[in-house]
Amino acid sequence: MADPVTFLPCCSLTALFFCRIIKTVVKTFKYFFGLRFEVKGLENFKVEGPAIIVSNHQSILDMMGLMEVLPDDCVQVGKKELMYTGSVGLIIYLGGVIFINRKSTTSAKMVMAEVAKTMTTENVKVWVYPEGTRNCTGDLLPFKKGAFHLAVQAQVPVIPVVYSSFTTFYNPKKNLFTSGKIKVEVLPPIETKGLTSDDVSDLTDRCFRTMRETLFRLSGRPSEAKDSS
Ligand SMILES: CCCCCCCCCCCCCCC(=O)SCCNC(=O)CCNC(=O)[C@H](O)C(C)(C)COP(=O)(O)OP(=O)(O)OC[C@H]1O[C@@H](n2cnc3c(N)ncnc32)[C@H](O)[C@@H]1OP(=O)(O)O
Ligand SMILES: CCCCCCCC/C=C\CCCCCCCC(=O)OC[C@@H](O)COP(=O)(O)O
Repeated sequence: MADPVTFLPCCSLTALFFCRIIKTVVKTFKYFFGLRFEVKGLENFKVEGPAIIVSNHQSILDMMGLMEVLPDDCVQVGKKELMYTGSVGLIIYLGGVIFINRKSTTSAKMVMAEVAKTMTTENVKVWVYPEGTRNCTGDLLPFKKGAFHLAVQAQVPVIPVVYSSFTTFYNPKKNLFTSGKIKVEVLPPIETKGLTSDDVSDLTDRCFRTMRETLFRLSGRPSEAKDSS
């Protein structure tokens, strides 16, 4: 049986309130961890109406990077297991996170279809990690298609956001965690008006290529992006 839809609209006062608190608190963490963020392209978030924001996902440190740029009217898609992490789960639930069951494509698709309807009526942006899991290899995993189906169903633009690789200062396997700089680039929106489900694969590939190229450039590996495109 499909999971119940667990979507708390961000426009609710509770979600807005919790989003603000979470953002303010998490934005202070960078000082304790010795991390600096260099952000470019924030103006690309200023699209009229809703949008799907897609970004690379390297580690839990991304939560700090998320809060550096997160627009006020934006909710995130997360795996449903996060809901059962005690007080953190409760806080992010109240913050408006949309929980999906990654193990059931049918259930995840149902939630996404509901979100496609709600995001336009509520005028919110939705942040998705299209790799679908954490990946700290310095490259991107192949993208899942959910975010792009969502964008096409709602006929809203996709805004890619890329964080430079953490590999030079963060590697849990080697117990490496030093101070470092994270470059963040918000890329220009990619329009989806007039696209249909037949165009989702091309849209996914286009975003993947653009984000991979940007990831390598921001991380100082420009030639590899050209080699493997
Ligand atoms: C002190 C407290 C401080 C708190 C601070 C923090 C607050 C913020 C919290 C932020 C939370 C962040 C959490 C991050 C995560 O949890 S990342 C992990 C979860 N997220 C995702 O998985 C999103 C990306 N995944 C997807 O979009 C997937 O596509 C998914 C919908 C889950 C389906 O998975 P899967 O089956 O593995 O993927 P495929 O892409 O291969 O799809 C299979 C076929 O189905 C088609 N498809 C997919 N989606 C749809 C759709 N919506 N509608 C129609 N069809 C769909 C897809 O095209 C594939 O078919 P074809 O191969 O194309 O035929
Ligand atoms: C050692 C570094 C510690 C740094 C702490 C940074 C600040 C973190 C801020 C708040 C903590 C609670 C955040 C809960 C959200 C967790 C998001 C996350 O990264 O989930 C993992 C999920 O996407 C994919 O899971 P898998 O990779 O498939 O399993």
